[in-house]
Amino acid sequence: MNVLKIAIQKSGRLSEDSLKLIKECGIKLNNGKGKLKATADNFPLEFLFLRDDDIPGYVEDGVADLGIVGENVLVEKENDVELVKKLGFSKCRLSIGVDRNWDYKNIHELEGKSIATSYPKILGNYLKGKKVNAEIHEISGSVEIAPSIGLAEAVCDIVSSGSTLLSNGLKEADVIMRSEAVLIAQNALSADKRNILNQLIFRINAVQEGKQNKYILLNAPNSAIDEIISLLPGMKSPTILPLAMEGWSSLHSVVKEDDFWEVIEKLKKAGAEGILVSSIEKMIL
Ligand SMILES: Nc1ncnc2c1ncn2[C@@H]1O[C@H](COP(=O)(O)OP(=O)(O)OP(=O)(O)O)[C@@H](O)[C@H]1O
Ligand SMILES: O=P(O)(O)OC[C@H]1O[C@H](OP(=O)(O)OP(=O)(O)O)[C@H](O)[C@@H]1O
Ligand SMILES: [Mg+2]
Repeated sequence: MNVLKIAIQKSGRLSEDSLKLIKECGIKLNNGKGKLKATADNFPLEFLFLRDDDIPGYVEDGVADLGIVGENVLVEKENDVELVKKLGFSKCRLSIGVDRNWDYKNIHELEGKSIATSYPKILGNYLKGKKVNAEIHEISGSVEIAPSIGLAEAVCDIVSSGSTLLSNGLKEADVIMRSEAVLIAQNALSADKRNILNQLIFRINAVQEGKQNKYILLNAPNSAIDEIISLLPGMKSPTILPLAMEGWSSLHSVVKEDDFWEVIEKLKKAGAEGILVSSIEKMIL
């Protein structure tokens, strides 16, 4: 029987959420502590735990069929792989950082300057696009220390909260790219493997849709039902059940997480009472 090999970061910023997503997809991992390989009990997946930088290359070569990496690493490595899906976690920016006292206006101020980074290709392409000539100094980690030890005048590195820049006397000056974790696949998957990948994508979609929506139950007088329905389109349309109390109904529906608070206000104004909201584990459209 065919098994898909998926490469996941061994330990770091992607590891925990990658494994959480696998678990939420109902896939149970069998891994002994410290082992760099694991299998799943109930799904044809084998796991390889690797350094994130190696994942796009292994997927291109077919050592792994799938991988989870940051888009920043995927773009930097320039491997020929398929971007299957954005996964919505490990969101960050690849940004220019400069001394916090630098009155930085725009990227042209980097003309003739030196910039330390672990992302020489992304930075090089960006500077080329902006017609800025700067010296790129490639280092593999602790990039934010570079200006304070005289290695470079600016940095280009991952930023999330900004606290690493701040604690090194720097500020975020320009955003070069936005990134999140992505699922990648080898280009030439066999039909059988593609079939397993499609099953995995189906599960990931169900988990992602569930997270993006809330299940909502409310009571309302029948006279308010039409207005409430117009506020709650639901998956097809809301479910309406009569309450034991004459003239009242219970209404069940689904609301987008992003619209949630705004919709609740409008529902209350329209006469809804006893509103209950719960999270959705999986949602299949
Ligand atoms: N502070 C952060 N917040 C959110 N996402 C981040 C953050 N830092 C990094 N990431 C994302 O997670 C990925 C992995 O980051 P991490 O710092 O674990 O990499 P690493 O140190 O290169 O790990 P490895 O040892 O596997 O090479 C990055 O490529 C980026 O996409
Ligand atoms: O803006 P912040 O929230 O401070 O996050 C940014 C930092 O996070 C990452 O490093 P990480 O902490 O993962 O350590 P690493 O450099 O050892 O990978 C990244 O390389 C930045 O240094
Ligand atoms: Mg790495």
